[in-house]
Amino acid sequence: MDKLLIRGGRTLHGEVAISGAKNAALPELCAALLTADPVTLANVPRLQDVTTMLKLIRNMGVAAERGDDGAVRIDASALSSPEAPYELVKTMRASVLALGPLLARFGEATVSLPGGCAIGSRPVDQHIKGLQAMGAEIVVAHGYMIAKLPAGWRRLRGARIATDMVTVTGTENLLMAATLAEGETVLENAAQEPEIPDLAEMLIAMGARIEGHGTSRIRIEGVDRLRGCAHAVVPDRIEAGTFLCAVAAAGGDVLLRHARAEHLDAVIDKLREAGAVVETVPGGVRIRASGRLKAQSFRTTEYPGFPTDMQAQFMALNVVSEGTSKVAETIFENRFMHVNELVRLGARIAADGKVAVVEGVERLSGATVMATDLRASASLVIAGLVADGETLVDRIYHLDRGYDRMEAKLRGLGADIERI
Ligand SMILES: CC(=O)N[C@H]1[C@@H](OP(=O)(O)OP(=O)(O)OC[C@H]2O[C@@H](n3ccc(=O)[nH]c3=O)[C@H](O)[C@@H]2O)O[C@H](CO)[C@@H](O)[C@@H]1O
Ligand SMILES: C=C(OP(=O)(O)O)C(=O)O
Repeated sequence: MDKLLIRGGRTLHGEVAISGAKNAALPELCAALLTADPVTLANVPRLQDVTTMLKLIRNMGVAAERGDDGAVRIDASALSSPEAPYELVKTMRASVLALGPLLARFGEATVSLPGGCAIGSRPVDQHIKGLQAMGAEIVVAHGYMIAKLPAGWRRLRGARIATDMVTVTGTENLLMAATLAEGETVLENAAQEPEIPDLAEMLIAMGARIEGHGTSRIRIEGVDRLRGCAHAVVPDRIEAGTFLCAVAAAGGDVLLRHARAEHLDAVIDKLREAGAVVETVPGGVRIRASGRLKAQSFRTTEYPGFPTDMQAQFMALNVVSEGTSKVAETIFENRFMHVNELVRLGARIAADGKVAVVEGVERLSGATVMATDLRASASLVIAGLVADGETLVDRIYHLDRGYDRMEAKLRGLGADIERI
């Protein structure tokens, strides 16, 4: 099993190219199932979840290849089996994003329930509730959601759907399903994360009629069929935020090419308050930092608030900053798995329920630590970059699920990091 060996203490300098967003590429690969025409997706990141999603759609009979130019071409004209089996879903919850498109185009779908994961129980009841409001008949049996249209129906029917909470993949599933439904769908309490307007723009390029994406109320007027399109995946705000925190913690001067500052307001505000210099420059975002920064308290909330997917990485920065900070996680019930591993590196953190209190320390000391989930892994890498001596991060398959060659990118900035 691969591990990362980091020798801490180097500052970071130079330029790094931010890849396409995992959380946009995954729904967009599923959106390609809505049409029998070819779809070309550019800027698809090279990471394990994308590999799993390609496997999942190929398993349905879809042709999906990455060309020499890096773009992924998908042809779902011969899709023969609208199913997502447990073996693939269990390694990647985002597989549930196949449910809406399959049901909308084929009138049937069988998708494994994803179950919980390291960060929380993560039910999909709102996806089911929304599709049922559009007329789908869904039974849960043997661990699968088995969905079909009522007898005699050709298409889902538009509905007004208010989800009980803001859900990102729930909004995406219902948005995709609604594009081919009969009549109008209104999604109230919709998620506003930048990956949603990016998906909506792709669907519009396919001929969908959508308004209000990027707000909490999305209106979709269903159409008979969608056509193929070419779309470029939006740059990954979480990868960019992770590199910003790495430079803020380790010190240095780095240009993040393709990073979109407007998608990272909450994180950048906190970095500036901490004492880093963060500027929007042509083609990206530049960060400069030196010495110990000032610790910052924050609470995670839905976009445009502070993203839960940045909580662990910013906590790693707080661990070595001056002062005491309070970090509240409000989205997932169990997203402090990195705390005990950071403590093994010398961090002072007391976590109780949804709140962790971090008392900044001057130094961390390298040790062997274990990655427990995707962003927890990234926080351990950041801590390793500043710790004295060697840090060995074990179980980095979690990191590989969502980062495109992270250690190579860090090495390019001067970090002493290798995969062993
Ligand atoms: C592939 C992808 O885009 N993943 C992101 C997506 O996950 P995901 O879409 O799974 O997260 P949600 O936005 O759905 O979850 C928000 C909250 O709602 C709850 N909930 C959600 C749906 C549902 O049917 N019932 C329910 O109770 C969840 O358990 C959680 O407490 O948004 C999260 C929140 O920004 C991010 O951390 C993930 O990186
Ligand atoms: C939690 C995440 O991903 P997923 O929803 O795919 O588990 C993440 O990207 O941080």
